Order: sequence, then structure tokens, then C-alpha cells
Amino acid sequence: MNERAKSLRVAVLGCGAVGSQVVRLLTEQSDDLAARVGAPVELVGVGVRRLDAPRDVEVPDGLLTTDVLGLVARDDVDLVVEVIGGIEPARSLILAALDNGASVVTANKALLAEDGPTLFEAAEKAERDLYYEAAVAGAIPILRPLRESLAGDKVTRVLGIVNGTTNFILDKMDTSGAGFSEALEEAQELGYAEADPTADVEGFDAAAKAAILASLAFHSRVTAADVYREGISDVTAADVASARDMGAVVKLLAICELRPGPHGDQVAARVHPAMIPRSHPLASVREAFNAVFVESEAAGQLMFYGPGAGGAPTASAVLGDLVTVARNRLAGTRGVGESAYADRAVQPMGETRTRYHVAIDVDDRAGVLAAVANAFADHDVSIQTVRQEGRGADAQLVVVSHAAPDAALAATVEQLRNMDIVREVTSVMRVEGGDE
Ligand SMILES: NC(=O)C1=CN([C@@H]2O[C@H](COP(=O)(O)OP(=O)(O)OC[C@H]3O[C@@H](n4cnc5c(N)ncnc54)[C@H](O)[C@@H]3O)[C@@H](O)[C@H]2O)C=CC1
Ligand SMILES: N[C@@H](CC=O)C(=O)O
Ligand code: NA
Repeated sequence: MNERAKSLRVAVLGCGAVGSQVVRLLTEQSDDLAARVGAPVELVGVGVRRLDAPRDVEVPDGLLTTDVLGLVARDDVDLVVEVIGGIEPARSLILAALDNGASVVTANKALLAEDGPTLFEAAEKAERDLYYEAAVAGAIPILRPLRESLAGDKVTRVLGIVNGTTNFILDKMDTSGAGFSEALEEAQELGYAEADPTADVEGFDAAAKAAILASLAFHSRVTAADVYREGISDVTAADVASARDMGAVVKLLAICELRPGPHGDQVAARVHPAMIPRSHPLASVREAFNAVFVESEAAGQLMFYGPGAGGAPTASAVLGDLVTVARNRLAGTRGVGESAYADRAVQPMGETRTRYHVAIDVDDRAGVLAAVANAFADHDVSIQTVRQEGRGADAQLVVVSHAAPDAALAATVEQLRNMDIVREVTSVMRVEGGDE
């Protein structure tokens, strides 16, 4: 707390989609923030790359600076908001800010999922807060409920849609038949996508968020590298149509769960496209919205829903953390730090039980159905449903399996691809949200 000004002095690093909205809220709501914090909250600097870059917000005169390292080194800054993104220089700037006695609020899921322990240890050593609610599911308060509200319960599963850009794309493909590139371009224009949208499309962003969710839910250190990851670039219009034929919809899901392992529960964390029944609440998540289901032993099933991306919704979560951290500084206290005591092992994806939907173009002749069924049986995979559609010289079989180790299902698909009676495996996708 800076005694000279009896106010809480804030520096914002980055003035892009999120940063510009943080600056706007700090300036437009200064009176309300002062009343809620119990002292004035004063914006003292905004670190940018270029002073002359066009901006969506009016930054008060004299606050813009390209000397970002100098800004975090000032001894009159109480709180640093990092909304630059990426690993470096964001990590070095956060560590410098903590070392200099500032508290930090960040939205940087990529950094937290890659090197969170370094940041948590630095915050602990500096005895300062490091808050990051905005890092997962945008405006949705999901991290604080996991860290605080559910601290007395045993969370067993967290499943949801946590990337707004890919949900926007898949939603457009499903509802308006839009092409992938067209929908991605629109998501970028709306400020949803990462600076490099590959992070969204290839599932890296959702995997980072899954790592953060799993770490908090299961009191263990889970990194992005521990999360099985598939993006949506291989999702085709045929997949979307096949899902519709089955009364389902394709979504990019993040699934973190406790699974039995040889030495106690293990963490299974995965991100991949999946078909979910249209009757499932996640099927109705539109545009760039997110939704997260949390299952725990005492509370049962909880659902959190709201805007998962966009400058203003994300800034809402950043400001929520800022007010909490400001109050903590005024009270001379800190929030809960990292909790990794359970130290659970990570379950390899091949051992994780999943279900598959497989659409196959086959020769329309006797014995085909039995041959396909035998391929599943060869890998001890039980079939739940089979649908056959005759189409002239060939036919299409659509098979939905029961749950089996993912490696067994993958081996079944590989075997089908090599069978003479199979002309083409036209769609392969995991299935979630139904009976196992
Ligand atoms: N856009 C969204 O909906 C959400 C974004 N986030 C996270 O918030 C962070 C910021 O995201 P956006 O605002 O969307 O990105 P952005 O790319 O719109 O803004 C980042 C800004 O930081 C500036 N910058 C980059 N390097 C810099 C440096 N060395 N010094 C000073 N400024 C620098 C860039 O010029 C840019 O203006 C990222 O970590 C992102 O993952 C989190 C939740 C939602
Ligand atoms: N690019 C991200 C932004 C929010 O985290 C997304 O699309 O969800
Ligand atoms: Na959030």
C-alpha cells in the first residue's frame, strides 16, 4: 500500500482487447471502485508496445509508456495487471512486479499452464497475491468457486466448453453452415481469438485452461503438457452432419476427472472435439459463450455459464480480482495460494475410457456388418448402436461404442481403415454426455 497517496496505485500491462477494457472500467468506475475497495484506485501507468497504436479506449494523458519494465520497477505501484499474453516477457514482468512488492492480477492462461508453479512460488516468497480468475472461461467466476467455495468438498469431474473462439466456429458451422475460415475471421474481428488463433483452433488454449481447472479441482500440479489435446481443424462438415443425424452436436470439450489408478485416483485431463446429445445443456451453448459443469461428492452437479471471451467480459473478471486484491492489501492480508498437496499422478490418454462414433462407407454385401462388429470385438470394445444406410453400390454404417480404453478404440478404427470391405472411414469422433 503506497502510504504517500493513501490510494491503491495500478499499472496495466497491455492495452489490447482486454487491457483497453480494463483501463475503461478503471476510469469510468473510479468512484464505485473506491467505495468497494475502501480507498481510491488510481491508474498510474499503461504499458504498451507502441505509443501511436490505434486504441479502443481513451487512455488518460501521460499514462501510456513503452518502458514496461520501468513501470513494474516503480516503487509506487501497488498492483500490476498483466494482459499482454504469451510466455515472455509476461513471465519476467510478473516476477519483477512480485519481487518489487506489487500484487498481480493476470489473465494469462498460457503462462499459468506452462509455468504456474514458478509464479506461485514467487508470490509466496514475496507474500503478495497472484490472482487469475480471467484466465479460464472469461467472465465466468469458476476458479474462485473451485479454490474457495468447494474447498470442503471432493471435486471428481470438471467438464465444459472453455474456449469461446472454437465454440463460435462450431456453432456457426452447425447453425448456419458457415465455413471454418469465415467463422474464425469473424471471431477474430470480435476480439475473441488469441493473438495467434492457432492457440484456439488447435486446442492449446482450452488445454491450458483444463490444466488450470484440474490443478485447482484436484489439488495437484497439472501442466498444459499433461493434457491430451486435439483441436477442431480436422472437424468436417460431414462430422457436423453426422452428429445432426444422430441428434447430437459437435463441441470442443475440456474434460478433467479423477479416475482409478494403480496407486489411488489419477487425474485424466483431455481436450478434444466430441459429439454430445442436443438434449445436453452444453449443446445449447451458443456463440462465444462458455459453460462448465463441476461434479463433487457432496454438492453433486453444478453448472457455470456465461461469456467466455471478449474484452469487456474478461475485464469484468480482471476487475473482480483487482478489487479483491486491493481489499487484501488494505487489510494487510492475502488470499489462498496454490494448493498442490494431493500431488496426484496423471492418467495417460490411452488408458482413459472414452466412447467413439464411427461412420464407415462399406461395400453393400453379406457379412459386412459382422466383419465390422468383429473389428470392435477384436479390441474388446462393446458396440452400443449400429445404424445402416444403404446407398446404391455401397452402404454407410454408423457405429457408436460403449466406453472402452481410448487406445482400444483408436486401434479399432485403425483396423477398420485397413479392411477391404471398408471403402472409407468418413467420420471418427468421441462421444460424451450420454450413457457409457
Ligand atoms: N481476448 C479474450 O477474450 C481473452 C483474453 N485472455 C488473455 O488476456 C491476455 C490479453 O489478451 P488480449 O487482450 O485478447 O490480447 P491482445 O493481443 O488484444 O492484446 C495484447 C496487447 O499487449 C500488447 N503487447 C504485447 N507485447 C507487449 C509488450 N512486450 N509490452 C507492452 N505491450 C505488449 C500488444 O500490443 C496488444 O495490444 C492474454 O493472455 C489472453 O490469453 C483471457 C481471457 C479472454
Ligand atoms: N481466445 C480465448 C479467449 C478467452 O480465454 C477464447 O476464445 O476462449
Ligand atoms: Na473465469
